[in-house]
Amino acid sequence: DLSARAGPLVDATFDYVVVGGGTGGNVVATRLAQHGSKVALVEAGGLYELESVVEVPAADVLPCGSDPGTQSAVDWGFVTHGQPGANGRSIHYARGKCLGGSSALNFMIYQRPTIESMQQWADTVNDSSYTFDKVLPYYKKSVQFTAPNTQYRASNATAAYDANAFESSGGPLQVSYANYAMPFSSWMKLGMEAIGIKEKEDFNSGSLIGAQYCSSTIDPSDELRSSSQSSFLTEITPSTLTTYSSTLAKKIVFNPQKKATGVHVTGLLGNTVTLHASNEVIISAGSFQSPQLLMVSGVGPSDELKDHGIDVVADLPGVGQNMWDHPFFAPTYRVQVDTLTKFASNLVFAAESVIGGLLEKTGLITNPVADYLAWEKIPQTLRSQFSQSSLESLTNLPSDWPEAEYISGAGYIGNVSNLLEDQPKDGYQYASILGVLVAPQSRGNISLKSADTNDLPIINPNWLDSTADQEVAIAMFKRMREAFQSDAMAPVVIGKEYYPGEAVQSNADILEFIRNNVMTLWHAACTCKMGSSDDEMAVVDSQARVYGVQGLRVVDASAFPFLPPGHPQSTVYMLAEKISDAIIQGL
Ligand SMILES: Cc1cc2nc3c(=O)[nH]c(=O)nc-3n(C[C@H](O)[C@H](O)[C@H](O)COP(=O)(O)OP(=O)(O)OC[C@H]3O[C@@H](n4cnc5c(N)ncnc54)[C@H](O)[C@@H]3O)c2cc1C
Repeated sequence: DLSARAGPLVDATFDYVVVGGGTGGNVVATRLAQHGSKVALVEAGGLYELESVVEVPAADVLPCGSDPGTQSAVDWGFVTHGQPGANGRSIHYARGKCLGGSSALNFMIYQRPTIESMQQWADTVNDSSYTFDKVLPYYKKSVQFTAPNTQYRASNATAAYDANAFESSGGPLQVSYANYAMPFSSWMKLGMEAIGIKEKEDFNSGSLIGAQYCSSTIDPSDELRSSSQSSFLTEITPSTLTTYSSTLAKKIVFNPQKKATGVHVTGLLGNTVTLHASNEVIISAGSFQSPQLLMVSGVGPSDELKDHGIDVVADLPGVGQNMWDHPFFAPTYRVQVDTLTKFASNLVFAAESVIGGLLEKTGLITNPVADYLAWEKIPQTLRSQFSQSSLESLTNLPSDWPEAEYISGAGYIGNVSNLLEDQPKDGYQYASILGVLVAPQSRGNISLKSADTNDLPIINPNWLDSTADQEVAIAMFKRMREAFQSDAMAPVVIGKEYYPGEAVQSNADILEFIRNNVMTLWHAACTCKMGSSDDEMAVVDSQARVYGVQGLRVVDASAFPFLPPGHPQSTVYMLAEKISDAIIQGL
């Protein structure tokens, strides 16, 4: 019972104060409290189950459109304005404002990075405890795995998996497979095979090149979302954890020796108090607001801090810089299988799906819509058209780090303005493949609007800024077209390409289509990047301790040194488990 552990908003002292009850923060707060420490968890939002439908897997498509009007009650409402790579469009960037954070809004895809990308992490931060083998126990620690339910899933939608990837795990976060596989995915599988991407057994043991039905953070007992809130906060309830929801962190307090001693926070009624930390303050406010909170508290690029009249505690030029993200775009075809389009346009089908999902725990609404993934390096025929500078930047990547990810999207995607309302209402079914840049070379940044956390920081993802990203994106578009137009997919595809359509042929036209439709996959990371002490842009060391001050760590996606290939939630959980362990061990 979370409310029983909510604290009245008065000055108080704890061993640790954790800011941000999101994906990473809930793990850290719970693990430290489980170990007997007195912990305060400060979260700006409340319980998401009270305010939204995103517990139901298929409802993940509702609140994340590029149109700011799709924003849910548990979203901060970030909008990036005038992105040059998106032809100047303004785009809503969903971020969870609730206990659970973005794990309450995400698409539930669960998979892990590659062996060589984790070796690169270890090398970059000069700490061999980040190799894949060494972090694997921390990936396992958070999760409870349940194999696909073959009683429900169609026989042509068998999801292969390697049980060893989850062996001896026993955490509260549920990882399983939707009882209903999207019918389009079995066709995408054939299309991927036709262009040379073969099915593989597993995406959780360190290699990704290949294709597969993915595992998802779905609770098999009710086919609903498993988030860091429903798992960590609800399942593990240490009495030494006090949760302050609807409470905004305003500023980290430092003593004259530059040790973080607490946090100023404001409650719903506007009263500000100090939560003191005898040991440490841990910031887990996400990739946009962890750098913001550091900056308003005096830790960041000194010029920017001075512009806002903020006294500099530590001049760290990397705070808010180095933002990685995974942008995507999606061509669409008419298809002969049931998709989200039918759900959006056929009331009877929609009602049947909802009733079936609730009563029988199967059917379309129990599927998070994106359930089949494929990864590759761009093949030589297309690669040979890349410029020399693009080839050089891509060769710096390890051999097992894919450049392209293709995700099944059983519906019309367009510019993602509103995934439900935008479905065509002409009686046809539509399906797309999302092409995602998973080795992006463009970097964005976060800057302050004001010195007050009440004002959202300014986000600049800078998608498609680099020539390499543009060239890879064009090649990905051609690969997706090749798959859709393969003999293998011919039985399911109706007619010619629906969107953007056959008229789009030249590289310039393809890039224009991409710019007009590009959207984030919501993977913002690395804005307080981890790095070794000789990297002046590093913000935290390999134990997530902020350079230049004492008693302060950042533990969330912002602390990644770079964004490893794939979907980041597994790595946020891993990092939070690993750093919690380090804190408990006195590191
Ligand atoms: C729509 C969407 C789809 C996604 N799909 C996937 C997917 O399928 N698979 C995957 O692996 N990843 C996915 N992601 C990304 C993944 O969910 C995030 O990378 C991850 O959840 C980030 O965790 P975090 O701890 O860094 O931040 P968050 O989980 O966002 O937590 C930050 C928390 O800090 C709180 N906070 C911020 N500022 C303050 C403040 N000043 N005071 C108090 N509290 C504050 C926020 O309210 C929030 O609860 C998706 C994300 C979104 C939004």
